[in-house]
Amino acid sequence: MAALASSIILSAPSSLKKSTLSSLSWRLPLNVSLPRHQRRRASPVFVVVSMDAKPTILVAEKLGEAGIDLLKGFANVDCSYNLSPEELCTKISLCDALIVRSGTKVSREVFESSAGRLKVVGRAGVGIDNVDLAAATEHGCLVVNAPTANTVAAAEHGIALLTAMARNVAQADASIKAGKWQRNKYVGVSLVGKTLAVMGFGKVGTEVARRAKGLGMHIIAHDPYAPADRAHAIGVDLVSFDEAISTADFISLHMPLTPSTSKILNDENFAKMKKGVRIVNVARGGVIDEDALVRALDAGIVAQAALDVFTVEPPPQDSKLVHHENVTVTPHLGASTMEAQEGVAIEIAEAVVGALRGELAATAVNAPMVPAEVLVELKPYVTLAEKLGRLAVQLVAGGSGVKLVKVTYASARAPDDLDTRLLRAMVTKGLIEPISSVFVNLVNADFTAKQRGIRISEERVILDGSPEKPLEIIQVQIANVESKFASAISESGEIKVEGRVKDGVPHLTKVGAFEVDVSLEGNLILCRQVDQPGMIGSVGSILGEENVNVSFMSVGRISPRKQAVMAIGVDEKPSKEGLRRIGEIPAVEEFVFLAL
Ligand SMILES: NC(=O)C1=CN([C@@H]2O[C@H](COP(=O)(O)OP(=O)(O)OC[C@H]3O[C@@H](n4cnc5c(N)ncnc54)[C@H](O)[C@@H]3O)[C@@H](O)[C@H]2O)C=CC1
Ligand SMILES: O=C(O)C(=O)COP(=O)(O)O
Repeated sequence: MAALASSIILSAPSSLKKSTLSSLSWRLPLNVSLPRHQRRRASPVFVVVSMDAKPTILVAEKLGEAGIDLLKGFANVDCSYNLSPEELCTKISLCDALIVRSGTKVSREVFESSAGRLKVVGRAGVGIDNVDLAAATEHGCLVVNAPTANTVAAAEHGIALLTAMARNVAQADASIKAGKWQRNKYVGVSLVGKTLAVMGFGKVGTEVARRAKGLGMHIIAHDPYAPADRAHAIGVDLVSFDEAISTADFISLHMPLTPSTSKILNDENFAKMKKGVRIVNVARGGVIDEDALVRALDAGIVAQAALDVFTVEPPPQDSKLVHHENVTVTPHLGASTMEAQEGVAIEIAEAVVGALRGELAATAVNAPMVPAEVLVELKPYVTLAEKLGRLAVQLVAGGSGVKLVKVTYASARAPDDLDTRLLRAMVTKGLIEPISSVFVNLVNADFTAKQRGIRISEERVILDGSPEKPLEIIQVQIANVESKFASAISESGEIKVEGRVKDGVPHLTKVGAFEVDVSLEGNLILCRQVDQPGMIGSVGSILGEENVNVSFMSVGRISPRKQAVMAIGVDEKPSKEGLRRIGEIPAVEEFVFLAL
C-alpha cells in the first residue's frame, strides 16, 4: 500500500440542480480596447510559443524606438524594412512574430510560407485590412493591433485636412511658391454653422466630432453599430446613411475598410449628396470609388476632397484624383505624429510580447479578448475544460469518428455573465490534440473543429444559489460513438465526463453514470470492477511494485457489492506488464489508461 500515498475519497453524488436550461448565445468578439492597466495583466494560460529558445520578431516597417527596445528585451529582433512580398515570404519561416504598419500586405502566402512558425502578427496601428485575417485564423496565428494610441493623431489630421481644404491652404501654398499671389482665386468657405457628417462614429470619428463642435459646426453621424446615447452625450445625432450624406456640407470618413464599406461612396451615393459637398478621408482609400469621386469632382457635385488614404498606396504617379486641382492629399500621415508613433510602438510591442509569452491579448483581432480579471477567475476552469476534452476523446473506441460534442456548463451566473468562448476553445483543443498533429489554440479552435467535421454545441444549466464561482460543473459528452471503457457511456448513450474545480484544482467528478473524484493532474487509470474488499489494495500494490506514484484515488459505485469505478491519478505511466497485471485481477471488468 506504499504507493497509495494520497487521499482516498469515496465521492458523494453531485446532482445538478436544474432550474433553467438555456442554450448559450455567443457574444461576438468586441473590438474594444481595455484600459492599459488591464491590458498588461492577462494570465499565462494560453501558451503560443515554446519558450525553449528566444523567439524571433520581424519588424517589417518603421517602429518607434521605445517599442523596439521593449521587443529586444525579450526576443531577437530583425528590423527589415521595404521587403518585397517574396522576401517577406522567405524570411517569415524563421520568425515567431511579425510587426507591420499599413504598408505591408500580410497575405495568405505569408502564413503558408511560415509553415506554422508564425504565431503572432502585430499591427502597429488600427486598420487590419492589410492582414488576411481568415488565413491567420486558419493557421492559428493571433493578430493583435494597437487600437488606441493613434486615435487623437488621426482625428487631428482629419481636422487639419478639413480646415486646410476649406481655406485652400495647400493649393495657395503651392501657388505662392510658384511665384504667384492669387488672393481672389483662393477664397475659401467657412466651417461655422455648417453640417459635418461623421461616417463611422468610433474612436477617431468621436474625436473628430468633438473637435469640429469646437469649430462651431453642427455634427451628425452615421454608424450602424454605435450606441445612440454615446453620440447624444456629446451632442451628436445618429442618422441614417442617406440622411447623413444628403444633408451634409462636409463628410468625414472614419469607418474601417470591410466588404460592406468598400466603395461605399460611389456614383449612386455621390448623386444623393448636396451639390458642393466637401469630403475628408483619413480612414481607408478603398471606402471611396476613386473613379466615381473624380467624376463627382468634375461634375461639381463634390466641390473639394482632402485625402490621406488611397485604394493603392502610393497611388499611381498619374492618378487623376491626386492631381485634381480641388483635391488636397497627404501620404497616409494620419498616425504620423511623434507622440502617436511612440505610443503605438509601445502598445504593439507589449501586445506581441504578451502574446508570445502566452498571455491572452486584450487587443486580439481574431480571438476573444478576455479581460485579465475574467481570465484569473476562469483559469482553473480553462484547464478543466481542456482536460475533460482530452479525457473524453481518449475514451472513444478506435474507428468511431467524433462528430457530435456537447459541452454543458452548470453555473449560478446569468448567461450574460459568463463568457464561455475560452472554455469551448479549450475543450476543442483537448478533443483534437490527442488525436492529431494539429496545434489548436484559441484562435483556430472553432475553425479546426469545423474543418474536422466536429460539431460542438453548448448548453447552459442555471443553478440556484449565489454566483460566487463562475462555474460549478463542466460536462463533456460525445454522441454516436463506442467507448473503449464501456462504463463511460451514460444512460442516454453518450460518452460522458464531468468535472469541477475544488480549491483551485480541476477534478474529474463523473464518468458515465459513476461518481468519482480525482484531481486531474498527471495521468489517470479508470477501472471498473466488482465492488468487493481488497480491490484498492490489489491495484495499489501492483502500482507500488511498478514504482508508480498514486496522486489521488476515488471509487464510485452504483450500490454496495455491485459494480464500482475506481479512478486513480498516477504521476507515471505503468509499464505494459503492470497494466496487464491490473487487467488480470479477477474482479476487474475493464480498465483504461488515459494521459492527461
Ligand atoms: N489615416 C491614418 O493614418 C489612420 C487611419 N485610421 C483608420 O480610421 C478608421 C477608424 O479608426 P478607429 O476610429 O480607431 O476605429 P473604430 O473601430 O474605433 O471605429 C470604426 C467605427 O466604424 C463603424 N462602422 C463600421 N461599419 C460601418 C459602416 N458601414 N458605416 C458607418 N460606420 C461603420 C464601427 O461601428 C466603428 O464605430 C479605420 O479605418 C482606421 O484604419 C486610424 C488611425 C490612423
Ligand atoms: O492605424 C491605422 O489604421 C493607420 O492607418 C495608420 O497607418 P500607419 O501605421 O501609419 O501605416
